[in-house]
Amino acid sequence: MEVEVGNGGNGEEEVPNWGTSLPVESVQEIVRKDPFNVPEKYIHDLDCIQNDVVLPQLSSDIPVIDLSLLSVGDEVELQKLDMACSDWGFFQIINHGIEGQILQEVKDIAAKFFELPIEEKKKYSMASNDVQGYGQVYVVSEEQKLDWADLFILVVYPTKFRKSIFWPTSPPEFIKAIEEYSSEANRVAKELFSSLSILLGMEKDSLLKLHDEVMQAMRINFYPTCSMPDKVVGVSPHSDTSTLTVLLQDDEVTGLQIRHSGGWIPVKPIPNALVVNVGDVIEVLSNGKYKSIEHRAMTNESKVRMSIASFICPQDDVQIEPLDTMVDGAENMPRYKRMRYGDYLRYSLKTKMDGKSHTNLIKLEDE
Ligand SMILES: O=C(O)CCC(=O)C(=O)O
Ligand SMILES: [Fe+2]
Repeated sequence: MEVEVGNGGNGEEEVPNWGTSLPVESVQEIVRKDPFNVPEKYIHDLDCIQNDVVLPQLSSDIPVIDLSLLSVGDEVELQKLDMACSDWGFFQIINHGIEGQILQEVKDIAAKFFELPIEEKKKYSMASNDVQGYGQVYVVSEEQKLDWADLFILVVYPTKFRKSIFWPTSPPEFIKAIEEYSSEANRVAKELFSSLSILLGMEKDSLLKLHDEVMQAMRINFYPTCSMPDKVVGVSPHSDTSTLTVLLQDDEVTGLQIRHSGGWIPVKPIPNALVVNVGDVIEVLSNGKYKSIEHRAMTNESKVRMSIASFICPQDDVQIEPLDTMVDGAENMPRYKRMRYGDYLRYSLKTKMDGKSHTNLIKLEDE
């Protein structure tokens, strides 16, 4: 039975809903029942995946940024960030100051959640009118191809947006681990905001001010093994609707791939590093100088993979548009419209993920 959750899921505040997604079977359950079963709905057109060019030899070219240097205003590192955002839209960060123990605890707790019996996990199932909780997103029709993953999504900040019914009480350390990690991911994102503000020709605190108070959602991706990994996709190609995404990925299993140089480049994990990507909001604010890059996640035959994405976004009522500092006269005309962020986000959540097609909504027509 599907349940609707009204506003005020935590019984206190008015909490917005951001979208809906049709319920789908748990992929983890499909594999548990029969590791060789890959239902038709998950099998993508062969030419869609197999003809893709994968360029593992370029993995080591993905920029690595030292946050401790950025935070003390190191000019060389700042220029590296500029190059990372304009040429790649993706980078890894090291020396971010998050203790290894905090990273390990949040990974362990996420793994423990997915180890729970299906009946336990279903207590946190997404409601029919929201995308928080356990389930899938971007499923808008019965016919569409599905991703080989199960998800668990929580809005973490502002805290008044938390819907307590989706915050598991089991395992017991869940809430503490999520809170500790999320507040650190929030700090890291805000430090990056300062450097990006400067690169975008503004005062250090401008990007943060523009966000009002950042909204932060956490998406735990669980990718079960698949007996036909070259026929399924863990997460379909997409760009993130966020300002920035901070991704904590598995230290050993490679799955994330980014679009670059005409192919897909695997993002090889650097233990304890974080992957950061430019979201659609930065693309709009920078008038296209920095691009939100398409990425996808692939699965494999023998190893489960998990990743934890923290989406750092503006509040619903923030208007996004190219910054004055990024638009000048005839040479650099605005390439994007002005739009309420909440409308942009809801539109993208209503559409099946298909690369960057959702960004057409905010692009000016002659682009
Ligand atoms: O699992 C990954 O590495 C990527 C996940 C992702 O792109 C997302 O959650 O938006
Ligand atoms: Fe993503």
